[in-house]
Amino acid sequence: MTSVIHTRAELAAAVAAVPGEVAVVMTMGALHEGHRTLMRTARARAPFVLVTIFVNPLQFGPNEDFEKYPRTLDADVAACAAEGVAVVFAPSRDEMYPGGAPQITMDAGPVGGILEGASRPGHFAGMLTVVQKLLMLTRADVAYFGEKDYQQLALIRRLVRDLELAVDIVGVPTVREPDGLAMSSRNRYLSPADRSAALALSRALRLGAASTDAESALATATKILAEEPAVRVDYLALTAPDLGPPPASGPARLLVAARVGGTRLIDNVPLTLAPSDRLPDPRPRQRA
Ligand SMILES: Nc1ncnc2c1ncn2[C@@H]1O[C@H](COP(=O)(O)OP(=O)(O)OP(=O)(O)O)[C@@H](O)[C@H]1O
Ligand SMILES: CC(C)(CO)[C@@H](O)C(=O)[O-]
Ligand code: BAL
Repeated sequence: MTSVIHTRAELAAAVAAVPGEVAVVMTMGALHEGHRTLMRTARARAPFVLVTIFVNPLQFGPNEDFEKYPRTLDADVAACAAEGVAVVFAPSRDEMYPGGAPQITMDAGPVGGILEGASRPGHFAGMLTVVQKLLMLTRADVAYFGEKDYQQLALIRRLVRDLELAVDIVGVPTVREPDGLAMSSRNRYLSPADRSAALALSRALRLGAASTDAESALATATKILAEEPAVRVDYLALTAPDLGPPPASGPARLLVAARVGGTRLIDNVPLTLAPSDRLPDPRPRQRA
C-alpha cells in the first residue's frame, strides 16, 4: 500500500519509522517508464522506496514551461503503487519553500555554467537547491537519478562529493521508446510531426557514437541533425564522462540539446574513442 503525503511533518514521521535504508527517487511527476525503471532499480536494493513529486519553481527560467508542466498526480500515484513504492511525497510550493524563495541557495560551479547551464541560467542552482533540501528532508541513504539528465547527475555527484553528504548516488541508464526517443515527460508536448522529427536526436547520437574518432563522431551527428529542418540544435558536444574536455582516447560522452517545435529536448550517449595519431585538441568540442 502506497501512502501519499504532502507535509514535511508527515515525511519526518514516515522516514523515522523505517528500520533499514531509505531509497529516494526524485521527480517532477508526469511519470513514465524511465521513472519507473528508477523505482524498480531502487526496489531491488531497498524495501523502502520513497518517490518525491515536486515541480520546482526555482529551476525554471522566466520563459520556461513551469506553468504548463504536466501535473498528473493520480496517475503518478498509481504508477508508484504498481512499482511497490512505500511513500509518495508531493509537497506544495509553500511546504517546500515556507516563507517564499530561499535566500541561501546552491552555486552550481563551473560545470553548472556550460551546456544546459549556458542555455538555462540559474537552472542548476535551483535544481541543486531542491535536491539538497529533499536529501535532507527524506534522510535518503541512496538516491537514484537518470543518465538522460546527464549534466544534472554529474552535478549531483559533485554536490555530494564537495559537501561531504552521506548519501549514495546511483545513475540509471536512459530508458528509450522502441524507436530510440529518450523517454521524457516533455515528450507529451510533441505533435506527431514533431515527435517524428525528434527522432533525429537519438539517431544522431547513436550513429555518431558508432565512430571511435572524435571528429567523425561530431561530423556524423551534425550531418544527421542538419537533415531535419524541424530540429533547431542548441548544442552538440563531445566531452569527457565528467563533462570536461574530451580525452584523446577512452570513455567519452556525446550530448545534444535541441528545440523541436516549442519543445526543448536533451539526450546523450556514452562512446569510446580510439587512440589517434594526431595530438588531442585540449579544448571542449562543441558544435551549435
Ligand atoms: N528516459 C529516462 N531514463 C532514465 N531516467 C530518466 C528518464 N527520464 C527521466 N529520468 C529521470 O527521472 C528523474 C526525474 O526526472 P523528471 O521528472 O524531470 O522527468 P523527465 O522525463 O526528465 O522530465 P522532463 O521532460 O521535464 O525533463 C531524473 O533523475 C531523470 O533523469
Ligand atoms: C531532480 C529533480 C527532481 C529536481 O527538481 C528534477 O531536476 C528532475 O526531475 O530531474
Ligand atoms: N528533467 C530535468 C529537470 C528540468 O528539465 O527542469
